[in-house]
Amino acid sequence: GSQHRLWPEIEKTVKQQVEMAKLGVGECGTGWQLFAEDGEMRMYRREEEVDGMVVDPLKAVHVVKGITGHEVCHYFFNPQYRYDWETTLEQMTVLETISEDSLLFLQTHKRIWPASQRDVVFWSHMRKLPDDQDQDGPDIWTVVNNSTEDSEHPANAGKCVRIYLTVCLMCQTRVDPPKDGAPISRDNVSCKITYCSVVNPGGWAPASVLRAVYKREYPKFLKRFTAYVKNQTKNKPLMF
Ligand SMILES: Cc1cccc(-c2n[nH]cc2-c2ccc(F)c(-c3ccc(S(=O)(=O)CCO)cc3)c2)n1
Repeated sequence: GSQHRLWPEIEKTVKQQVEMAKLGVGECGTGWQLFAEDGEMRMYRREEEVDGMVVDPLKAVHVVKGITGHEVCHYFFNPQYRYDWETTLEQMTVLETISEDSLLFLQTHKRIWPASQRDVVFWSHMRKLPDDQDQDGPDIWTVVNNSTEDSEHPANAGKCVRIYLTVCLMCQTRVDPPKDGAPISRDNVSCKITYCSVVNPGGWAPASVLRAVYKREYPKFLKRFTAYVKNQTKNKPLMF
């Protein structure tokens, strides 16, 4: 809850990340380049290096019919579903339950040849926020994942290179009520998903290899994850 040592950082980071996610790719200046398109999905990246390491910020926007922002965040946040959709996940541990909407994770992911295997420690927070651009519309739902230290799991103590990431999944639900006053069904809802991520690979990894992995893995991840949510929710009542 709000007394936890991480709470001030969670509050600050969530607000900051949601504001960044709301910025369109045109508005936040030049530099965003479209690198993948598939139907409604658009993926943009900025080529940035820190100490010679590729940290390319990524922003993906996708519109998916038949699901809500609460449902997208529910399946993204809750650990019990993660092995179903996160194909590169090798090991996931919930290190701490900070509160019912905040968890501390340790994850190791499959190795990307020729680089070393990576692991990551991050807090994950799910939050509903009023949509200030659409007062009487549905709320925004978001999940923010942000790397943090954990004294029990120091970086680079084992075989894995520790990576550092900040991820924001922001979801805006759209409801188009049926003309005839019938109850809202999945045919009347869609969700605009904005996925932002900045990943510092932690140790050396060839820029060309990392950029090729990102180009392949991000579109695959977002398509697979959204298809998973559609499939999990298709016969369940709507979650707003
Ligand atoms: C989707 C994607 C993009 C870029 C690289 C890869 C990938 N391929 N092989 C290994 C990885 C890998 C290595 C380390 C990581 F921390 C994550 C990682 C990715 C996403 C997230 S998350 O926070 O978006 C979802 C929770 O798993 C966390 C860790 C993924 N996967």
